[in-house]
Amino acid sequence: MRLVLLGPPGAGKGTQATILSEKLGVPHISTGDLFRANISEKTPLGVEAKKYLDAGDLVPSELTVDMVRSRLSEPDAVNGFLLDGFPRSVNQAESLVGILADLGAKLDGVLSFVVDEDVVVERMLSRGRADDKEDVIRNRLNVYRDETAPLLNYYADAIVTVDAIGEVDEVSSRALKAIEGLDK
Ligand SMILES: Nc1ncnc2c1ncn2[C@@H]1O[C@H](COP(=O)(O)OP(=O)(O)O)[C@@H](O)[C@H]1O
Repeated sequence: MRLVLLGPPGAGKGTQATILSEKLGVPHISTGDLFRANISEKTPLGVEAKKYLDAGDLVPSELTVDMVRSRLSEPDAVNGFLLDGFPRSVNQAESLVGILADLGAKLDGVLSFVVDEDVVVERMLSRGRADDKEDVIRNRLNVYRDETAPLLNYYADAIVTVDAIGEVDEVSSRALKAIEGLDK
């Protein structure tokens, strides 16, 4: 199962991806987590990416696309993956087409987590990650609207929506139902 997870920052994609990854037996690949791991290990990529994460801006695509390409080429991703945080723009979606073509793989679908802006701001403020400060959150929401939301159209034919408001396990059973629907 090869899925892209879409949704605004704070929609709970990461939480859901962890659960779905276990149920489906495919790795959860989060570009945010990959960047944060590089930042805490102070790799050259991490040093470069840090300023963008701190500001809530997108890391330049050259860096992001190469990181995703190499992660998707690892053996554990051969039979599937849940891609969380990538693509985040139409350009990145086009890069993903190339990456998957090179790997001889095809997406099975796109899961779109739907949630109000009020709810996501509240969730991010209570999460308290380094980039969960009010002005940075506001910027991430603007970046989402301008760069990422157009993917809802780009992927229109492949999208299934999941209502992401509610308890964690309510949302994950909705997500699993949506994924079952993709098989048919
Ligand atoms: N595909 C991407 N392209 C560029 N930057 C990215 C990408 N994915 C993650 N980032 C960077 O990492 C930050 C955190 O991403 P993420 O952990 O997915 O946040 P959230 O959980 O709020 O959606 C983003 O604000 C951005 O700076």
